Amino acid sequence: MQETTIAILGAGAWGASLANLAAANGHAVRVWSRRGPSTLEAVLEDAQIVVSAISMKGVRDVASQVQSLPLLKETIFVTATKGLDPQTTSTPSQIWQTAFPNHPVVVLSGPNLSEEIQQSLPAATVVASSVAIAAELTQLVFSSHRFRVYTNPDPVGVELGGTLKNVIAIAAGVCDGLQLGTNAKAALVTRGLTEIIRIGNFWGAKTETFYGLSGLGDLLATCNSPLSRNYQVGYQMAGGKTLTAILFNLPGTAEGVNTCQVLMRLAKQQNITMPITEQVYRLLQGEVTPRQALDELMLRDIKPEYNY
Ligand SMILES: NC(=O)c1ccc[n+]([C@@H]2O[C@H](COP(=O)([O-])OP(=O)(O)OC[C@H]3O[C@@H](n4cnc5c(N)ncnc54)[C@H](O)[C@@H]3O)[C@@H](O)[C@H]2O)c1
Ligand SMILES: O=P(O)(O)OC[C@H](O)CO
Repeated sequence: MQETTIAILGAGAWGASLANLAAANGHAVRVWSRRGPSTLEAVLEDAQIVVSAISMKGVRDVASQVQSLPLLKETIFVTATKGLDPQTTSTPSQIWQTAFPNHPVVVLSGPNLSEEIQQSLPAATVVASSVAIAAELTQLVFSSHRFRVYTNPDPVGVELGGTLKNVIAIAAGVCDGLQLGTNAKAALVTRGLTEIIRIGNFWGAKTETFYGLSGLGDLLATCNSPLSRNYQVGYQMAGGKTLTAILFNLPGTAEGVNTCQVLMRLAKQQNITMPITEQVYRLLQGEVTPRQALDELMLRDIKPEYNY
């Protein structure tokens, strides 16, 4: 394909990996970070694609900075952040779409542990948008022999899969940290997926999307890898460390900590049952120990697996 000019916002682990993938495909890539040498204006100049790989806490502010700068009429926004806005419960793509109503927004999400991608190990991901041609262009830009990119027409489902699994990944870290075994982990991940689908459907996401790469795929990657920062939060809490100490030493962002708070608030408001998320929330708040959280989950009222 033709060379595309790409601005990557955020030079953390994921922004750097996405920049490398696009540059390896021969595209002109410029990277902006709040402490980097280039101005936002210079990085955005003539960009056909703007990729946001900023932690959730910075998305709203950066989107509003970009609003005041010149852009091409046809610029596509690609969001790769996996989080929820604490004030509004908006997803990152909703923030970008509200800020840029006349530009297509694409969600990029999948089982993509950046350290593996930096080692050139093979991986797959999903690009989703209500504007099919924008997703297809993004697919072309990032696809390679080591990064297989699928399109999907359910952006909210793709985005929520990547976001909500972070809370279950914290629980999976606790499960492994307490050495609860493979049966427990399988039960946790499967019931976690049920919980994700329950609240995801409330958001308007399609159930099938959660069985794909950006849902189950990312859940499996994150719940099974010590490379996941969210998994590390749970694992180290099971080992007796405090959340503050863990976050202080963690390389990069564990979005699940904030996502869990937002989710719990929404689940309570909407009366949606999310038992695993609730126990992760109580653990992060210091209201229960990892063992107490486990007991609470195991001793819930018995019930059918599904309400058909
Ligand atoms: N690392 C991964 O494996 C991976 C993979 C897929 C998705 N993600 C998601 O991508 C996002 C970024 O993750 P990461 O691993 O690169 O995190 P990181 O902590 O390594 O980098 C975060 C980036 O966001 C920037 N940032 C943070 N707050 C900001 C603010 N207020 N204003 C401007 N910039 C700000 C930081 O400067 C940094 O460039 C997260 O939402 C994460 O869930 C990460
Ligand atoms: O390190 P984590 O827990 O943010 O996970 C990174 C990616 O989301 C995995 O797909």
